[in-house]
Amino acid sequence: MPEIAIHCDQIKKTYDKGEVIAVDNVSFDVKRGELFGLIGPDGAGKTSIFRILTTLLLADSGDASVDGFDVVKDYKAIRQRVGYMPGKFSLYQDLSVEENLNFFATIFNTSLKENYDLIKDIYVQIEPFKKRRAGALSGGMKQKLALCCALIHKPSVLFLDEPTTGVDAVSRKEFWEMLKKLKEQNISILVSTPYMDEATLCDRIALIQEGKILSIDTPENIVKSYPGKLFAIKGKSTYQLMQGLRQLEDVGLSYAFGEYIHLTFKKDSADNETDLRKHLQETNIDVTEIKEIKPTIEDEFIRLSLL
Ligand SMILES: Nc1ncnc2c1ncn2[C@@H]1O[C@H](COP(=O)(O)OP(=O)(O)OP(=O)(O)O)[C@@H](O)[C@H]1O
Repeated sequence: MPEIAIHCDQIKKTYDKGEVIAVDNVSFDVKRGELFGLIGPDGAGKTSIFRILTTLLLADSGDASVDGFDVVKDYKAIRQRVGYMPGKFSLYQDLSVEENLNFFATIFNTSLKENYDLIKDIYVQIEPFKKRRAGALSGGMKQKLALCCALIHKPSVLFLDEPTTGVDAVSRKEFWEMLKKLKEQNISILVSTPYMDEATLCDRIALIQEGKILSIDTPENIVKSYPGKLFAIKGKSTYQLMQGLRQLEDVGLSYAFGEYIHLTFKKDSADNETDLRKHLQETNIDVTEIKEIKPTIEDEFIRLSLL
């Protein structure tokens, strides 16, 4: 099998007669056995990319291949070798757990028994509910069943579109542990998520916004590429604090981040923090905390999207 599992070269997709640019000349490669994340907010173009790569949607332009097979010319070969877990509606809600699995197995001319080894770690967790309708399962259980269905024919490449959206924190954690195990079996995985904390669990990630890739690298390198110092500031009134900070000439970026405001300076200096405290005191703004912090992937995402 080729060393590159997924190849995407200048893919463009528009809707509404070209008015909506959903995917804007996107290029990236996923290596064999890699866990690659597409990280971006709703509407960034993630689902369109998944649908193009799984041969369910035609791109306007560009080339893409999966396991060396062209997404247009070789669509049949691709459908045989990929597993796809779409964001919504991948299960038949009126069929039981067992029936869903048997259905997906039959489509691919296989059986639950034949590929039991690959899914057993995941399946044993839902097996006690095998007679229950999929529609009556919890979010985490549905997600596990959908993953089993996507794996039932032993795919070499797995596409998971926002698999953890709407799933509780414990199930999310378990899910990522399952992905690590699948990776060990040399399955290449493209996963999308709007959750920045999940990005750190991937081997490499592409940050995507409005159809464009902002950056591709390992999560560590993405964080390292954040230039300069970053401060987190908390005050009694975030609104008042933001207003005050925006009056400061040397401030580079400032944005709300949870209960803090994250802030950079146009020029870093040893006096940044002292000057900032002085300014806030002079303007009578109540500050409870100022600290220098390490940037996260989300900080780098915000920085790149504001460039
Ligand atoms: N069939 C369609 N017709 C018109 N516009 C569409 C269609 N499908 C998607 N879009 C638009 O294309 C853009 C990208 O959508 P896409 O679903 O690919 O992004 P996404 O990152 O997966 O977001 P979401 O998680 O909301 O699905 C959005 O602006 C969306 O509204």
